[in-house]
Amino acid sequence: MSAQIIDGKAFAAGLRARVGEGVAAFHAASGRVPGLAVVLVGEDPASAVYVRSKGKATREAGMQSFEHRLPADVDQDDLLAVIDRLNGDAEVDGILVQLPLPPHIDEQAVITRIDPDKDVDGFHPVNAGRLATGLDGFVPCTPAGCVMLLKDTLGDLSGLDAVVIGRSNIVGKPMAQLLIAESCTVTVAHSRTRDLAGVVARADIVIAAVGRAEMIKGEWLKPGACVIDVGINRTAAGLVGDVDFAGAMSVAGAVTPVPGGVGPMTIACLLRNTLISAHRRAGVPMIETAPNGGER
Ligand SMILES: NC(=O)C1=CN([C@@H]2O[C@H](COP(=O)(O)OP(=O)(O)OC[C@H]3O[C@@H](n4cnc5c(N)ncnc54)[C@H](OP(=O)(O)O)[C@@H]3O)[C@@H](O)[C@H]2O)C=CC1
Ligand SMILES: Nc1nc(=O)c2c([nH]1)NC[C@@H]1CN(c3ccc(C(=O)N[C@@H](CCC(=O)O)C(=O)O)cc3)C=[N+]21
Repeated sequence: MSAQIIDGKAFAAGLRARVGEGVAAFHAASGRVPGLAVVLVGEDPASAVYVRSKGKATREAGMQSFEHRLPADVDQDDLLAVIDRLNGDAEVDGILVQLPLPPHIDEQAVITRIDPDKDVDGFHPVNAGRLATGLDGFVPCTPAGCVMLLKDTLGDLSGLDAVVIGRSNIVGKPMAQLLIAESCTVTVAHSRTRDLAGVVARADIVIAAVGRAEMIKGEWLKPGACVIDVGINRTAAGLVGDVDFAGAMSVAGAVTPVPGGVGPMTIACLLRNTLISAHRRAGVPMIETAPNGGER
């Protein structure tokens, strides 16, 4: 038996095309073009690659891309001043500060400086609170993309047992919130979890967001489980996820590959959040472009 490979790259391409149509409709309704500002501090090559691909995807969707590159030794106050300027810039609908930041910068101080209504990453505590209480806000892109792939693969998620491995503010915690909202029974595992294999064995849905190459083994899985691999690990053998892909393929029902799974969804959801932000800020109602109600 061999699992279905969930084609995140193809789903993301479709979503980006629908966002592009939404951008054209927004322009016709408001006369404005949505804009996304990305702030990159330092020269980390992986971060530079992400920022470049975000800029390209932004322009391909018909939106304006603003890039701000700051030196690795930038003063925190100078970085905060850039954010203040972007908060006040009417052309900017979304602000993303690429993480991680250099160690001398207080990441939380930077995130909380972003206007929550331009926080298209959904990392501001106001947006985390909105998500936790069921209010409209910005949902973090990676977990939002994971839910779209899950719904596209499984349909209704209600009542399913889900395990999220990882409890970070940017992936694990918001992922758990979204699965609760989908009426899953959610377990959150982390580095102190006892018997991770036993926890995973009960799950219909496994979300791996750990950052350890191929640590989730195929033989841990419940046969037929749906496995979403968020991990991005650079190894000598190339880019691999947190899941042992070959092992998972022989037990699971469906698996996301790395690359070509969750990563492209993150970027597509970032563009979608920027389009949502433009509509909210202009007071123009957005025409939902969901193919199956799977986008939220
Ligand atoms: N595809 C995409 O678009 C994106 C991919 N990523 C990738 O996802 C992964 C996770 O990212 P992020 O959440 O930021 O990472 P963090 O390092 O912030 O969090 C990792 C989590 O994994 C847990 N963990 C570590 N070791 C173990 C273990 N042995 N067993 C169980 N849990 C463990 C940690 O537990 P504890 O809290 O106890 O320390 C922590 O909660 C990374 O590979 C990252 O590159 C991230 C963002 C977007
Ligand atoms: N403020 C902020 N917001 C983020 O959303 C954010 C961030 N900081 N810092 C870094 C992480 C990581 N992240 C990814 C985005 C796309 C891919 C992606 O497109 N990956 C491709 C492969 C890319 C490659 O080959 O390297 C894929 O999986 O197919 C991966 C990872 C966003 N992050």
